Parts: sequence; C-alpha cells; structure tokens
Amino acid sequence: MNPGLPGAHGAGSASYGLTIETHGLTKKFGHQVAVDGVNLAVPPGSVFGFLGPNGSGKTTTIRMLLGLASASAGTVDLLGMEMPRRFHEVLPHVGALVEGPAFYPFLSGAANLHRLDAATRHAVPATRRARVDRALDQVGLAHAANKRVHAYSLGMKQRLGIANALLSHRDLLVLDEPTNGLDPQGTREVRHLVRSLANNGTTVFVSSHLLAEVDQMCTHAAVMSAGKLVAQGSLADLRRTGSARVRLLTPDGRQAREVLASLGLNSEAGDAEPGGETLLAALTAASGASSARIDGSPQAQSGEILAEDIVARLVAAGVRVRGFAVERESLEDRFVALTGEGFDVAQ
Ligand SMILES: Nc1ncnc2c1ncn2[C@@H]1O[C@H](COP(=O)(O)OP(=O)(O)OP(=O)(O)O)[C@@H](O)[C@H]1O
Repeated sequence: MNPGLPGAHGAGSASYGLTIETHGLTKKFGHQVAVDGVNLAVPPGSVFGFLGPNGSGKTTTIRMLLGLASASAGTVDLLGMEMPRRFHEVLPHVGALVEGPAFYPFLSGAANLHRLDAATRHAVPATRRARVDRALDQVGLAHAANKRVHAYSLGMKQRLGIANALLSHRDLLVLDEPTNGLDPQGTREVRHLVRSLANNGTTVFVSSHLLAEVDQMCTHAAVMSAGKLVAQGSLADLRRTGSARVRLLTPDGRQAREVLASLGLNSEAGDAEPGGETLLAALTAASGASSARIDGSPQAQSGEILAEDIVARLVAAGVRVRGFAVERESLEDRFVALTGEGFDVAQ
C-alpha cells in the first residue's frame, strides 16, 4: 500500500500498544522546569484532550512529541517508534497543527494546499489533486475550495490548517489549541470536526485550556499543572475517581447520624432547613470501618457504600427521611482540586 494515498494505512497500525508514550519527559529552560517528568499514555483510536491552564507546559510537550524541540530528559515513542531518532519514518503518519501554517491570502484554499503538499517530501504528486479535494471535503471546505483565503473566516482558516494536516492518511493528528481565537460558530465547527476525524481510526491528540471543550470532544484526557501531569485516563474513569457524598434532610438527626456512623460514614451538619436537619456524608467509608458494611450487600466498585443501602438502613432504623440526594464531584471540581487552579470552563 502506498502511504501517500488517502485511506492507506501507515506505520503498522496494529504493531504498537500506545500511539503516544512518554517516560520522564522533561524540558528545562535555564533553571525553569517547563515540563517535569511527564509519562503520557495515549491509546490508539482515542480523542485525547491535553488539558491545562496557560503556561502549564502543553505546547512545550507537544513540540517535544513532534521533534520540534529537544527534550532535556526522558523518552518519546510515537506509533511505537522512538522520537526523534526515527523522525523520518514517523513523520509521514503524523499530521500536526501547531501555531498554524502560513497561508497565502491571495491564493485559494485549494491552491494553498497544493503548494504545501508540493513542499512535502513524501507526498505523491500523482495523487495530489484527489488528496487535496478529499481533505477539503473532510473539513467541510469543498464549497470554498476556490475562494481566496483572505475571504475565509478564522474558523475556515483553522479548518484549512487541519485539512493540510490531513493531506495524507494519518495515524495520529496533533492539534495545539485548535479553537483558540475562534468565534462560537468557528469553535463549534472545529470541535465537530475533531470528533469526526476519530471516526476514521485516526488518534487525535488535542490541547486545550477549556475543560468544557475537552469534555465535549474527547474520550480521554490528561491534565497538566505547572509542568507536571497530575491525572490521565478515560473521561469516564476520571469522573469515577471523583468523590461523592449524600445529602440527607431529616427531622431525626441524632438517629440518622448513628445509622451513618454504623456504616462507617462520617457526617457533618449542613445548612439548617425548615423541617429538619441537613446531614452531609462522603459515600466512602472511613478507613477501618469496613466491618460496618451491610451483610450480603455489595459495595460499589470504588469502595463507596451504595445509596440504596443507606436508605434501607435509615428506614429500618425508623429515621424519617424528607430529602435524600447523591452529589457527585463534577469533572470541573475534580480538575480544580487537582491543579489548584481555576479552569476556563466557558464556551
Ligand atoms: N523558548 C522558551 N524559552 C523560555 N521559556 C519558555 C519557552 N517556551 C516556553 N517557556 C516557558 O515554559 C512554560 C510552559 O509554556 P508552554 O507554552 O508550554 O505552556 P502552555 O501550557 O502551552 O501554555 P499556553 O496555553 O499559554 O501556550 C511557560 O512558563 C513558558 O513561559
């Protein structure tokens, strides 16, 4: 198969376990450690959000992944091949949008892609027209192919940049903040595009400082804070590791506290409400309290006491329950707790 053809599969698609794998990846600028011992594990087929506040080291990490900057320490493997040693083998299978390509404003979108492809060492000239047309179609710019780029909106220019990264079939796409500076419409277009790219089997690694964006686009995420990787995994796993608590409203506060204590749950008083006392209790039993589990009833996998078991115990003890709710930490609460910083959650 010819790797220059659209649809052709590259670097031994099934011959590696992780699409991106780093160990101890570190970058120092003088005394400043911008990236500090990062171990990334990006599974094939994922849309992997690389999340972190401004200045947390995302772009520096991406530059090292792509061989655009040298690492001070650590290793990088892309598609199972060591970087930058196997740079020339890896590169044809990886598309990237980092700091955006420069387009000629007086040329059409299609003409710009023809020029950029012609400057690419591995690109096959005979298939260029078909590949340009296909890439423009993939990013929804077929109708504007012959329009000059100066008449493109920012969102269209950004999609043209992604089209450039898609001129050949890619096993991996790396996009650095692809929605930065876009208006809400352009942002929606690019997010939609990122999600659809993964449907073709391409692994997409996309950085963002917007939690909501990662939440909407991605299957997996890693969180950077001050140069360090503080969490990574599937979004489902990251959500699950967040803590949960019950909020109970009852006129029988004393007995309720005893029941919760018998399950190993420490409770604290919430706001007083008309008609009773509010109690708040983490769903995870305090250590050493496992003997308090209800016989024969399963605990949730995370070690949490099941809400239905708590209700059953309360009812059995004659505690009158006016209100009962399980409150789970949101992804946002979790990430703020991890990084100690606020995230932009807008958009
Ligand atoms: N060439 C450089 N020389 C010196 N310091 C640098 C250089 N490049 C980045 N840094 C510093 O490294 C740290 C991480 O920067 P980086 O651009 O990787 O963060 P980021 O998470 O991508 O942030 P942003 O979203 O603002 O680009 C910052 O403190 C930055 O000032």
